[in-house]
Amino acid sequence: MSVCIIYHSETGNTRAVAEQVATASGGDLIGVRDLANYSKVGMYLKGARRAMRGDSADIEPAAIDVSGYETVVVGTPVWAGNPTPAINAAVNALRGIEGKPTVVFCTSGGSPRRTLDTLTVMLAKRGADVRGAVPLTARTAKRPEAVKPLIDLVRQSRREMAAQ
Ligand SMILES: Cc1cc2nc3c(=O)[nH]c(=O)nc-3n(C[C@H](O)[C@H](O)[C@H](O)COP(=O)(O)O)c2cc1C
Repeated sequence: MSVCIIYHSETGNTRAVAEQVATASGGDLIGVRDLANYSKVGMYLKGARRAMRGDSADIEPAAIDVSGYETVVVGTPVWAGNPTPAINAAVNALRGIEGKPTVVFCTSGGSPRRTLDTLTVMLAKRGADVRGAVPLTARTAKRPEAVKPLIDLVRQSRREMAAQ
């Protein structure tokens, strides 16, 4: 039983954080791909509008089974103050998330606004037991000292599970 880190990343920042969590926890990485394959301009013109509406994208993988994991981590870029359509779809695609300890994070240009609250509520509606949320930025995504609070939350969640 281990950690599953689910993330969406178009320009590498969220992936950089996810990879650090995977290295620290020995967890499995699941990168979610938005099949819209946005151009740079398209991301702002179409993607941001879809994120504001809370839309779900067509994604690969189409189903994400986390039933074999003890802790789940979900990471999203911030698009127009919201989780991305790919992460909205990933939350819908989860199988076996009910009651699972979950930690969320985002990377932003500096204004995450309500992204982590929105993601937490979406996961809670799917039955996840969300234990904490860590906002990061594009600037800090590759800095170990900035990612440490997130890694600590994952470790704490696993310790609590082991003690039960
Ligand atoms: C379409 C779009 C919308 C964005 N909206 C915001 C925003 O509302 N607030 C913010 O601080 N950063 C915003 N950003 C910056 C990204 O959140 C930031 O660069 C993030 O780290 C990108 O993650 P990635 O490299 O994993 O794709 C936006 C970027 C894009 C492409």
